[in-house]
Amino acid sequence: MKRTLFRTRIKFCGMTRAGDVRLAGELGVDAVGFVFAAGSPRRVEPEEARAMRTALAPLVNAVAVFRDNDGESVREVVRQVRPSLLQFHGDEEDGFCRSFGVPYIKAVPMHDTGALDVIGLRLAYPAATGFLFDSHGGGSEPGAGAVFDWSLIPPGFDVPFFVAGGLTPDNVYAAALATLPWGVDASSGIESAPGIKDGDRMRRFVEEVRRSDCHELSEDRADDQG
Ligand SMILES: O=C(O)c1ccccc1N[C@@H]1O[C@H](COP(=O)(O)O)[C@@H](O)[C@H]1O
Repeated sequence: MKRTLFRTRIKFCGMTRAGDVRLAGELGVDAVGFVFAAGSPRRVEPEEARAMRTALAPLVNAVAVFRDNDGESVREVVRQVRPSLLQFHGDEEDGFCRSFGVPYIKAVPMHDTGALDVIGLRLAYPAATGFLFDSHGGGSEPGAGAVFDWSLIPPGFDVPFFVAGGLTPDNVYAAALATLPWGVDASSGIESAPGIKDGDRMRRFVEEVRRSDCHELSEDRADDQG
């Protein structure tokens, strides 16, 4: 993809406070995530997410994040929170992910994986609207702030994908230029404590993504992207 007029989407995940949701919208973020995964320090109840949803600015998406939740708990979130996108972070299969009638993205563990099996991934998740490459796996928890080797993402991957895992205001510029993703996703890197977002880090993160969008790639790099 040519870099001309490129706009990297931004998702801020693990919201637990309405004020953080409001600020994300004011900063021009595309989506906020609510985590319903057991064991996460950012986990919220469907009722809490529904209340925070009222702080969402127009055209900002609500994403519901799961990790091996049972079908009934996903349905309850869909009913109460009305997310526009589901994010599955566990061992869920395509049939399960697509069964809720809401578009979904599948998180792909990039910890110690070696080269990515792009064809296998697309065959395994034909209904996914995109993928999210994160540093979890091999005992590493999602949302723990670890970074993976961005060069494992093959250039020219032609399905929308997000890069996640340990992104901060200090490394997101490099991550965006190294991978040219559809979007970037951050949780711990914009926090002062788990679930507590830091306004200054949120603002700096957005500024750095926009700075990368304005960066002109060399002709060679742009051609690599198809
Ligand atoms: O944030 C969590 O606690 C979490 C728990 C279970 C599944 C996903 C979770 N968050 C996702 O983890 C990645 C990376 O987070 P970080 O920036 O490294 O802290 C991100 O996609 C969140 O959506």
